[in-house]
Amino acid sequence: MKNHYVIGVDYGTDSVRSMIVDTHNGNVVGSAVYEYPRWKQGLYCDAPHSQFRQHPLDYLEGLESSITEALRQAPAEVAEHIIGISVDTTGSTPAPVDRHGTPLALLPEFAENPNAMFILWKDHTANQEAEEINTLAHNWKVDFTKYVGGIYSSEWFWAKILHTLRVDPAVREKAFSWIEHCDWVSAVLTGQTDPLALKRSRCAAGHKAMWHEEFDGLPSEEFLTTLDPLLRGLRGRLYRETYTSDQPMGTISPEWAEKLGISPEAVIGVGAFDAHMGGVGAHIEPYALVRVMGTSTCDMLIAPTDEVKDTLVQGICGQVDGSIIPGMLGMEAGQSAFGDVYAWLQRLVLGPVNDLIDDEATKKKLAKQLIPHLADQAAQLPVTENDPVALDWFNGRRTPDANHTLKGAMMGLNLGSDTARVFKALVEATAFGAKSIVDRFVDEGVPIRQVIGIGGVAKKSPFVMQTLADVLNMPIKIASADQACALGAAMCAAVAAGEYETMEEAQRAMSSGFDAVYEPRPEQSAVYQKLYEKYVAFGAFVEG
Ligand SMILES: Nc1ncnc2c1ncn2[C@@H]1O[C@H](COP(=O)(O)OP(=O)(O)O)[C@@H](O)[C@H]1O
Ligand SMILES: O=C(CO)[C@@H](O)[C@@H](O)COP(=O)(O)O
Repeated sequence: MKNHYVIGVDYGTDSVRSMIVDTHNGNVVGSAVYEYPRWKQGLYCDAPHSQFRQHPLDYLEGLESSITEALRQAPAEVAEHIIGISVDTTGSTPAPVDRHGTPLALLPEFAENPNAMFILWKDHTANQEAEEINTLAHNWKVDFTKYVGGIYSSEWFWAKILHTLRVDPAVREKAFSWIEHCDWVSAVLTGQTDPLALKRSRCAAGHKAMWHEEFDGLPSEEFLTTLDPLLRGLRGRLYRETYTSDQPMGTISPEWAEKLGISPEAVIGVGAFDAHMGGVGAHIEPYALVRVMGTSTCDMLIAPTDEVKDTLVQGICGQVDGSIIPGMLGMEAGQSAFGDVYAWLQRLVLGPVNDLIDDEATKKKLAKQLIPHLADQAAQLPVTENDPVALDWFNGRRTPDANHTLKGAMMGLNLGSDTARVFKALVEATAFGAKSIVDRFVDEGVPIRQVIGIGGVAKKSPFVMQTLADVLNMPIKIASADQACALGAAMCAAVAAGEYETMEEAQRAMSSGFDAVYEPRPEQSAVYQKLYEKYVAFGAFVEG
């Protein structure tokens, strides 16, 4: 049998990675990462005001560079046997586009305008608009937030659009439509970016734009114009239909086939969010919670639609038919900061140290070793009921019950609270945040039968994973795949290209299994139940 290969392209917050995978056995034959250069310089962002924008050129350059480099690593015959490419990205990360589907920042007059760029998932400039959406939705004839957990977030599509239309008349004037990052890159690869014709992702639409069959698609024109007349007509310039990631979006354009040096027959799959394709790559199955643990977390769960029936899980990021695996209800929850909380402590400790030393090699060494060093120290500390307790809301709270105005906090400090103890409290805070998500699913009638970890922190930190297992009082399996999201995208590409009929078949053939299990330790778990009660009480106090 002839070998076939697919490419999974995974756009994370800081970088894009492309992975070339053998469709028969999931073997990786080439892989490359490209860090966004403009983003790395901090361009177009204003962190104190939670403004995080990414330039479309970072994405385009990264697409070409990462695929070309991955192909260079692979045996020469691989390129002509690429049968499909699928793309996952962060989300909701939308951009305004013109009539041709070109993000406005690619037009000369908007090239340096942050409002004309992709508004990254963690941009919280639209808190006010999210609040207005919630107030109106909860007093409307039908609650359009009911399939997205009952609370609309400032990290999502409509809040970001409304905010931009309000603050930037030039963008408002020029924007014909809006597009999610995952839809745009996939469309670019096909060469057909017409916003009225391209196939939009079910995952992005259902989880972030309040799209649902029951509403005949997006929220009604009446709802949107009542929210703000600036939204008039936009619904008609977006979409009615949505597509799952087993579907082809089209065939690669001759231009991109030539640029990448691959077969002009390669199929481009419909895109989706990174965490959802990560769920596919981690071999998600019903009632397994796949936690993508990196900068933030995304918690993915699938359940047979007929078993969930009318259950609406409150306070999560949505339940959408087919958003992860077609035919299953896909549910998403998550934490807006996870590894980012540890990164904050690293900056706090190393910021002034770096100011005072000149030696670049020492700076690099400290940056690499600080968190693992603190983890080693923290692992030696006893877990007691008197330990300090922290809240993990450093970037607001995504779930349960989105509230991005919330902030982190810590209580119970004394003069003996050294850096390791503070680090331990922060790790526990991120684990408590995870427990509140698990508890919410269970309380709402959705059982969680196993927990699977993927993402950078799951791979890099045994201390964090052991703490999480203790706090959840559940074993945690770590998927072997180094890049589960890219692998999931490759599996989606194999299905979209017709190599497999279903995602499940692709998962069985291409999955790389699990390589570690963290078992909960009963003694620590018992203390953590007490500390968790303190976390809940402290959270209620801070939230007011
Ligand atoms: N050894 C470590 N222990 C715990 N956290 C770590 C460690 N190394 C890196 N991190 C955290 O991992 C996060 C990055 O995760 P990663 O999955 O690589 O990226 P992304 O979320 O962008 O996909 C950062 O927030 C960083 O603080
Ligand atoms: O929110 C979602 C998906 O719904 C993610 O794209 C977002 O958390 C970004 O994840 P990363 O940690 O950058 O991989």
